[in-house]
Amino acid sequence: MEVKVLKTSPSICNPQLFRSPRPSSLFSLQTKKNPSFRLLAASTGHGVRPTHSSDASPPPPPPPLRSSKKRVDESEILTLDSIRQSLIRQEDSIIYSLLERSQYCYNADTYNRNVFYMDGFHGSLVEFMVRETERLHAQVGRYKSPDEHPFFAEDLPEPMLPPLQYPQALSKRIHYGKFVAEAKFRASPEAYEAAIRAQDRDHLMRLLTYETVEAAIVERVEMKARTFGQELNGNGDQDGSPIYKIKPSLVADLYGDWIMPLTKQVQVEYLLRRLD
Ligand SMILES: O=C(O)C(=O)C[C@]1(C(=O)O)C=C[C@@H](O)C=C1
Repeated sequence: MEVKVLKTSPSICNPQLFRSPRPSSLFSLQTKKNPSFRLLAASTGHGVRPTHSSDASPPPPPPPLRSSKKRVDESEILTLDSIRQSLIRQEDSIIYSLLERSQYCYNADTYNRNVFYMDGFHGSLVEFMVRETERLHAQVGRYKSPDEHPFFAEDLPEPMLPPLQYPQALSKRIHYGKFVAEAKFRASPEAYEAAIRAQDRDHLMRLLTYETVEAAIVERVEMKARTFGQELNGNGDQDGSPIYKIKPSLVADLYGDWIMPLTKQVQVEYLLRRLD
Protein backbone atom coordinates (compact mmCIF):
# COMPACT_ATOMS: atom_id res chain seq x y z
CA MET A 1 0.00 0.00 0.00
CA GLU A 2 2.86 2.37 0.75
CA VAL A 3 3.96 1.76 -2.83
CA LYS A 4 0.66 3.14 -4.08
CA VAL A 5 1.04 6.27 -2.04
CA LEU A 6 4.63 6.82 -3.10
CA LYS A 7 4.14 6.19 -6.78
CA THR A 8 1.19 8.36 -7.50
CA SER A 9 0.51 12.00 -7.20
CA PRO A 10 -3.11 12.91 -6.52
CA SER A 11 -5.10 13.73 -9.60
CA ILE A 12 -7.17 16.87 -9.42
CA CYS A 13 -10.44 17.30 -11.19
CA ASN A 14 -11.54 20.61 -12.53
CA PRO A 15 -13.35 22.69 -9.92
CA GLN A 16 -16.26 22.77 -12.39
CA LEU A 17 -17.09 19.48 -10.73
CA PHE A 18 -19.30 21.32 -8.31
CA ARG A 19 -21.32 22.90 -11.07
CA SER A 20 -21.84 19.67 -13.02
CA PRO A 21 -25.47 18.69 -13.66
CA ARG A 22 -24.52 15.02 -13.30
CA PRO A 23 -25.19 13.77 -9.77
CA SER A 24 -21.94 12.75 -8.20
CA SER A 25 -21.72 9.63 -6.11
CA LEU A 26 -20.84 11.75 -3.09
CA PHE A 27 -23.96 13.80 -3.53
CA SER A 28 -26.26 11.01 -4.61
CA LEU A 29 -25.20 8.81 -1.71
CA GLN A 30 -25.39 11.47 0.92
CA THR A 31 -28.38 13.50 -0.16
CA LYS A 32 -30.66 10.52 0.37
CA LYS A 33 -30.52 11.15 4.08
CA ASN A 34 -30.53 14.89 3.85
CA PRO A 35 -33.93 16.41 4.69
CA SER A 36 -33.20 19.73 3.03
CA PHE A 37 -32.45 17.92 -0.22
CA ARG A 38 -35.76 16.07 0.01
CA LEU A 39 -37.57 19.36 0.43
CA LEU A 40 -35.76 20.72 -2.58
CA ALA A 41 -36.61 17.61 -4.61
CA ALA A 42 -40.28 17.90 -3.71
CA SER A 43 -40.41 21.59 -4.52
CA THR A 44 -38.99 20.98 -7.98
CA GLY A 45 -41.23 18.04 -8.81
CA HIS A 46 -38.42 15.47 -8.75
CA GLY A 47 -39.16 13.92 -5.37
CA VAL A 48 -41.20 10.81 -4.63
CA ARG A 49 -44.81 11.82 -4.00
CA PRO A 50 -46.78 10.27 -1.14
CA THR A 51 -49.93 8.38 -2.16
CA HIS A 52 -53.14 8.70 -0.12
CA SER A 53 -55.28 5.61 -0.62
CA SER A 54 -58.24 7.16 1.24
CA ASP A 55 -58.45 10.16 -1.14
CA ALA A 56 -61.68 10.00 -3.17
CA SER A 57 -60.57 12.46 -5.82
CA PRO A 58 -57.78 11.57 -8.22
CA PRO A 59 -54.45 13.10 -7.31
CA PRO A 60 -53.57 16.34 -9.09
CA PRO A 61 -51.29 15.91 -12.07
CA PRO A 62 -47.62 16.22 -11.20
CA PRO A 63 -45.99 19.49 -12.15
CA PRO A 64 -43.89 19.39 -15.29
CA LEU A 65 -40.38 18.01 -14.73
CA ARG A 66 -38.85 21.16 -16.10
CA SER A 67 -39.95 23.56 -13.41
CA SER A 68 -39.30 27.25 -13.94
CA LYS A 69 -37.96 27.32 -10.37
CA LYS A 70 -34.23 27.63 -10.14
CA ARG A 71 -32.72 24.44 -8.77
CA VAL A 72 -30.41 25.46 -5.98
CA ASP A 73 -28.58 22.97 -3.85
CA GLU A 74 -29.61 24.05 -0.38
CA SER A 75 -28.28 20.99 1.34
CA GLU A 76 -25.39 21.39 3.70
CA ILE A 77 -23.24 18.68 2.23
CA LEU A 78 -20.41 21.01 1.40
CA THR A 79 -19.96 22.38 4.85
CA LEU A 80 -16.70 21.67 6.57
CA ASP A 81 -18.56 19.89 9.37
CA SER A 82 -20.34 17.40 7.13
CA ILE A 83 -17.20 16.73 5.11
CA ARG A 84 -15.24 16.17 8.31
CA GLN A 85 -17.89 13.63 9.34
CA SER A 86 -17.31 11.78 6.04
CA LEU A 87 -13.58 11.76 6.69
CA ILE A 88 -14.18 10.33 10.15
CA ARG A 89 -16.34 7.54 8.70
CA GLN A 90 -13.61 6.71 6.20
CA GLU A 91 -11.12 6.22 9.04
CA ASP A 92 -12.87 2.99 10.00
CA SER A 93 -12.60 1.58 6.47
CA ILE A 94 -8.94 2.57 6.22
CA ILE A 95 -8.04 1.03 9.57
CA TYR A 96 -9.93 -2.18 8.75
CA SER A 97 -8.12 -2.41 5.40
CA LEU A 98 -4.76 -1.99 7.16
CA LEU A 99 -5.69 -4.70 9.64
CA GLU A 100 -6.71 -6.98 6.78
CA ARG A 101 -3.40 -6.31 4.97
CA SER A 102 -1.38 -6.90 8.14
CA GLN A 103 -2.43 -10.56 8.12
CA TYR A 104 -0.18 -11.18 5.11
CA CYS A 105 3.61 -11.12 4.96
CA TYR A 106 5.49 -8.50 2.99
CA ASN A 107 6.64 -10.08 -0.26
CA ALA A 108 9.36 -7.87 -1.73
CA ASP A 109 9.35 -9.66 -5.10
CA THR A 110 5.83 -8.54 -5.87
CA TYR A 111 6.95 -4.90 -5.70
CA ASN A 112 10.14 -5.45 -7.71
CA ARG A 113 10.03 -4.21 -11.30
CA ASN A 114 12.65 -6.73 -12.39
CA VAL A 115 11.15 -9.97 -11.14
CA PHE A 116 7.94 -10.27 -13.09
CA TYR A 117 8.07 -10.67 -16.88
CA MET A 118 5.14 -10.23 -19.18
CA ASP A 119 5.13 -9.44 -22.90
CA GLY A 120 4.56 -5.75 -23.47
CA PHE A 121 4.66 -4.82 -19.78
CA HIS A 122 7.53 -3.70 -17.64
CA GLY A 123 6.69 -3.25 -14.00
CA SER A 124 6.07 -5.10 -10.77
CA LEU A 125 3.39 -7.71 -10.24
CA VAL A 126 1.57 -5.33 -7.91
CA GLU A 127 1.65 -2.58 -10.51
CA PHE A 128 0.36 -5.01 -13.13
CA MET A 129 -2.51 -6.06 -10.91
CA VAL A 130 -3.46 -2.51 -9.96
CA ARG A 131 -3.32 -1.35 -13.60
CA GLU A 132 -5.41 -4.26 -14.84
CA THR A 133 -7.89 -3.90 -11.96
CA GLU A 134 -8.28 -0.23 -12.77
CA ARG A 135 -8.83 -1.02 -16.45
CA LEU A 136 -11.61 -3.38 -15.46
CA HIS A 137 -13.17 -0.90 -13.05
CA ALA A 138 -12.91 1.87 -15.65
CA GLN A 139 -15.04 -0.23 -18.00
CA VAL A 140 -17.89 -0.19 -15.52
CA GLY A 141 -17.56 3.54 -14.99
CA ARG A 142 -15.94 3.74 -11.59
CA TYR A 143 -13.76 6.73 -12.40
CA LYS A 144 -16.64 8.78 -13.72
CA SER A 145 -17.56 9.47 -10.12
CA PRO A 146 -15.89 12.65 -8.89
CA ASP A 147 -14.75 10.99 -5.68
CA GLU A 148 -13.14 8.00 -7.42
CA HIS A 149 -9.59 8.29 -8.77
CA PRO A 150 -7.36 5.75 -10.51
CA PHE A 151 -3.71 5.46 -9.53
CA PHE A 152 -2.82 4.98 -13.21
CA ALA A 153 -5.01 7.36 -15.16
CA GLU A 154 -3.28 6.96 -18.54
CA ASP A 155 -4.96 4.89 -21.24
CA LEU A 156 -7.95 3.76 -19.26
CA PRO A 157 -10.78 2.37 -21.38
CA GLU A 158 -14.08 4.20 -21.58
CA PRO A 159 -16.94 2.74 -19.52
CA MET A 160 -19.12 0.10 -21.13
CA LEU A 161 -21.78 0.36 -18.43
CA PRO A 162 -23.43 3.20 -16.53
CA PRO A 163 -21.32 4.26 -13.52
CA LEU A 164 -21.25 2.08 -10.43
CA GLN A 165 -19.83 2.82 -7.03
CA TYR A 166 -17.12 0.82 -5.34
CA PRO A 167 -15.71 1.15 -1.86
CA GLN A 168 -12.14 2.43 -1.72
CA ALA A 169 -9.77 3.28 0.96
CA LEU A 170 -6.90 5.63 0.65
CA SER A 171 -7.29 7.35 -2.70
CA LYS A 172 -10.87 8.33 -1.99
CA ARG A 173 -9.96 9.76 1.40
CA ILE A 174 -7.12 11.81 -0.02
CA HIS A 175 -9.18 13.17 -2.90
CA TYR A 176 -11.84 14.27 -0.44
CA GLY A 177 -9.48 17.19 -0.19
CA LYS A 178 -11.37 18.65 -3.16
CA PHE A 179 -14.59 18.79 -1.16
CA VAL A 180 -12.87 20.11 1.94
CA ALA A 181 -11.18 22.79 -0.14
CA GLU A 182 -14.44 23.84 -1.77
CA ALA A 183 -16.12 24.10 1.63
CA LYS A 184 -13.29 26.23 2.96
CA PHE A 185 -13.33 28.44 -0.08
CA ARG A 186 -17.08 28.98 0.23
CA ALA A 187 -16.75 29.76 3.93
CA SER A 188 -14.20 32.54 3.37
CA PRO A 189 -13.82 33.36 -0.32
CA GLU A 190 -11.99 36.65 0.21
CA ALA A 191 -9.19 35.10 2.22
CA TYR A 192 -8.63 32.39 -0.37
CA GLU A 193 -9.09 34.53 -3.46
CA ALA A 194 -6.06 36.68 -2.71
CA ALA A 195 -3.82 33.65 -2.30
CA ILE A 196 -5.27 32.00 -5.42
CA ARG A 197 -4.76 35.08 -7.57
CA ALA A 198 -1.16 35.22 -6.34
CA GLN A 199 -0.91 31.44 -6.96
CA ASP A 200 0.72 31.31 -3.57
CA ARG A 201 0.89 27.64 -2.54
CA ASP A 202 2.49 28.30 0.83
CA HIS A 203 -0.12 30.84 1.78
CA LEU A 204 -2.91 28.47 0.72
CA MET A 205 -1.31 25.69 2.72
CA ARG A 206 -1.20 27.91 5.80
CA LEU A 207 -4.82 28.98 5.32
CA LEU A 208 -6.18 25.47 5.04
CA THR A 209 -4.10 23.85 7.77
CA TYR A 210 -5.71 23.30 11.17
CA GLU A 211 -3.04 21.86 13.42
CA THR A 212 -5.37 21.13 16.32
CA VAL A 213 -7.72 19.21 14.02
CA GLU A 214 -4.77 17.20 12.70
CA ALA A 215 -3.54 16.39 16.19
CA ALA A 216 -7.03 15.23 17.18
CA ILE A 217 -7.24 13.01 14.10
CA VAL A 218 -3.88 11.38 14.76
CA GLU A 219 -4.90 10.70 18.34
CA ARG A 220 -8.31 9.34 17.31
CA VAL A 221 -7.05 6.98 14.60
CA GLU A 222 -4.45 5.57 16.96
CA MET A 223 -7.21 4.92 19.49
CA LYS A 224 -9.39 3.30 16.81
CA ALA A 225 -6.51 1.11 15.62
CA ARG A 226 -5.93 0.09 19.22
CA THR A 227 -9.60 -0.76 19.69
CA PHE A 228 -10.33 -2.45 16.36
CA GLY A 229 -6.99 -4.21 16.04
CA GLN A 230 -6.63 -5.90 19.40
CA GLU A 231 -6.17 -9.68 19.28
CA LEU A 232 -9.04 -11.08 21.31
CA ASN A 233 -8.04 -14.73 21.24
CA GLY A 234 -4.88 -14.39 23.32
CA ASN A 235 -3.94 -13.27 26.79
CA GLY A 236 -1.45 -10.69 25.65
CA ASP A 237 2.31 -10.95 25.53
CA GLN A 238 4.61 -12.03 28.39
CA ASP A 239 4.02 -8.94 30.49
CA GLY A 240 0.26 -9.09 29.91
CA SER A 241 -0.02 -6.13 27.56
CA PRO A 242 -2.48 -6.57 24.69
CA ILE A 243 -1.31 -7.79 21.30
CA TYR A 244 -2.31 -5.75 18.24
CA LYS A 245 -2.74 -6.95 14.67
CA ILE A 246 -0.98 -3.79 13.56
CA LYS A 247 1.04 -1.37 15.67
CA PRO A 248 -1.46 1.43 16.48
CA SER A 249 1.22 4.11 16.22
CA LEU A 250 1.90 3.01 12.63
CA VAL A 251 -1.65 3.89 11.65
CA ALA A 252 -1.29 7.24 13.39
CA ASP A 253 1.98 7.87 11.54
CA LEU A 254 0.40 6.92 8.24
CA TYR A 255 -2.22 9.59 8.81
CA GLY A 256 0.25 12.19 10.04
CA ASP A 257 2.98 11.56 7.47
CA TRP A 258 1.00 10.63 4.36
CA ILE A 259 -2.77 10.79 4.38
CA MET A 260 -3.25 14.29 5.74
CA PRO A 261 -0.31 15.87 3.87
CA LEU A 262 -1.60 14.37 0.60
CA THR A 263 -5.14 15.52 1.38
CA LYS A 264 -3.74 19.01 1.88
CA GLN A 265 -1.80 18.76 -1.37
CA VAL A 266 -5.08 17.96 -3.15
CA GLN A 267 -6.67 20.98 -1.46
CA VAL A 268 -3.88 23.29 -2.63
CA GLU A 269 -4.01 21.97 -6.21
CA TYR A 270 -7.77 22.32 -6.27
CA LEU A 271 -7.75 25.85 -4.90
CA LEU A 272 -5.05 27.01 -7.31
CA ARG A 273 -7.53 26.28 -10.11
CA ARG A 274 -10.65 27.41 -8.25
CA LEU A 275 -10.97 30.76 -10.04
CA ASP A 276 -10.16 29.47 -13.53
O1 LIG B 1 -10.59 19.09 8.38
C1 LIG B 1 -9.98 19.86 7.62
O2 LIG B 1 -10.03 21.09 7.75
C2 LIG B 1 -9.16 19.34 6.55
O3 LIG B 1 -8.68 20.08 5.73
C3 LIG B 1 -8.85 17.91 6.49
C4 LIG B 1 -7.49 17.62 7.12
C5 LIG B 1 -7.32 16.08 6.98
O4 LIG B 1 -6.70 15.63 6.02
O5 LIG B 1 -7.90 15.38 7.81
C6 LIG B 1 -6.45 18.33 6.37
C7 LIG B 1 -5.96 19.53 6.79
C8 LIG B 1 -6.28 20.13 8.08
O6 LIG B 1 -5.15 20.67 8.69
C9 LIG B 1 -6.98 19.20 8.98
C10 LIG B 1 -7.49 18.02 8.54
